[in-house]
Amino acid sequence: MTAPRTLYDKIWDDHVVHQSEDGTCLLYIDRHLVHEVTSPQAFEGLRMTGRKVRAPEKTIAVPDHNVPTTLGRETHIDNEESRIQVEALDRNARDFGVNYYPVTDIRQGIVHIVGPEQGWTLPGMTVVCGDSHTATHGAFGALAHGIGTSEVEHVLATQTLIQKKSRNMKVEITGSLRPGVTAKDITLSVIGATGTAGGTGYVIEYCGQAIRELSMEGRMTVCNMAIEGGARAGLIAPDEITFEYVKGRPHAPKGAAWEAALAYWKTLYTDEGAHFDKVVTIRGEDIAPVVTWGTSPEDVLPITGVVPSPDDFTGGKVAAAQRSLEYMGLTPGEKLTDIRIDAVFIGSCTNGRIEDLRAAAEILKGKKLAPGVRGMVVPGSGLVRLQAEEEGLAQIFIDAGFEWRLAGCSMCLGMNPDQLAPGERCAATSNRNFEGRQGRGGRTHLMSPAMAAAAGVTGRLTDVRELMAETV
Ligand SMILES: CC(C)[C@H](C(=O)O)[C@@H](O)C(=O)O
Ligand code: SF4
Repeated sequence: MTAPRTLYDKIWDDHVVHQSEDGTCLLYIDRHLVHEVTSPQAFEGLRMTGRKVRAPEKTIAVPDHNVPTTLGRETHIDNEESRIQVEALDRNARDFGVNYYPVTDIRQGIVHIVGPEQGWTLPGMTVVCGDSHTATHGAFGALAHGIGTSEVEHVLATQTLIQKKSRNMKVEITGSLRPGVTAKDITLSVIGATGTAGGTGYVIEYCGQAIRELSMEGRMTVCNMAIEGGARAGLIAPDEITFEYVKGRPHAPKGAAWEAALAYWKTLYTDEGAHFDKVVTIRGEDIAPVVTWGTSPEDVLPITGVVPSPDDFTGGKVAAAQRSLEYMGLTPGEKLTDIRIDAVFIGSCTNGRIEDLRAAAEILKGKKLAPGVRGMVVPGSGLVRLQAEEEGLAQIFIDAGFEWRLAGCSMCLGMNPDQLAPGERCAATSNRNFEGRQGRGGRTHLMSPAMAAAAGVTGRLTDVRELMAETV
């Protein structure tokens, strides 16, 4: 009998091509996702050494970070740096013959939304991308993490990656979530509890009833932010919900290949008695709708709370809190629900999927953005956009006064025209809130799509449960 193994151990073992004396391994990579920001030098490296992409059929490229989200972007991008990167991806994808979804393709979108949507991401795979939020794909029980540009070149050339194994960490969410509480509240609450370094050196497996009860969309939201908690990757064991989501997707296996894959996928779980180096348990019932108040994703509080004081912290965190409060323009003791906002951003690879848009639309139905608040909804892919239009969600957003945009990273980060003005305060469904993330001087409060929609309606941070009570 072999020793009990974790899900991470199993996927790792199945991908080791070579192990050195010091434990460093060469891992086989099943899927390599590529975007325009971290790939130009990697392709250039191949060109200079006359090499090809080793497995173009396993390489998927899509522009997302730099692309504007307004019409006309197919023919013109104002910002020169952005234009150069998007054009380079265009040329590289074609020259090297990799799978490619340009902005003219309805399937274009944020790389971490496109991969799962097209069935490129499958259970048990190793998935890498020159992007930290590659952790998203772990929701399928795939070992997925970000890599640097030199590693992008290595994977392009060899379809392998040099890695040292991380340690195993278990995050269990027991019981069920209460009404108004979502996957985003889970993932933010975990980071609130463990800190942004709590997962450093680990691969996290999320488990427990509340995780099992999440849809694939919700599981992707949870794993997406594993990196914000410091972890190398996040994983969720595949189950019927996973198989149901994957089945029939364009690049999912079909027929006999599907049956064979399914039989393998069903072995992908942590064995009874397998060892975890660190365990965190949170009761699902204890998780409230949360928001961030500061400039780190760990600055999380239930929406019923008040802005903390630097005195509430110890050590280096006192000065950090002081600085955060200054940057965020907040006063200790102020009720979170009294914080007025200027903008709402619904989108990103954390919360730009159809279910996220449904959750926001549910709150916004028949309502309007508060006077003076601007709102933007940016679907995670062209297909999410299309589906939202077909379901009537787009109209709800438009009627509420939101801008209905084309797919891309958009206001998640200040790399394209969608940015906050200095001092502007935003209720955002994205995953990072550091200084300037959404534009220089912009102030970001992270939260779930339903909470962001609620904030849009009242013009201040809002407990979504109040608006839900109104609709029942
Ligand atoms: C630009 C890219 C390298 C970056 C990342 O790695 O995550 C971006 O996607 C982000 O979210 O900050
Ligand atoms: S949506 Fe945001 S977090 Fe996701 S890949 Fe784009 S910039 Fe990074």
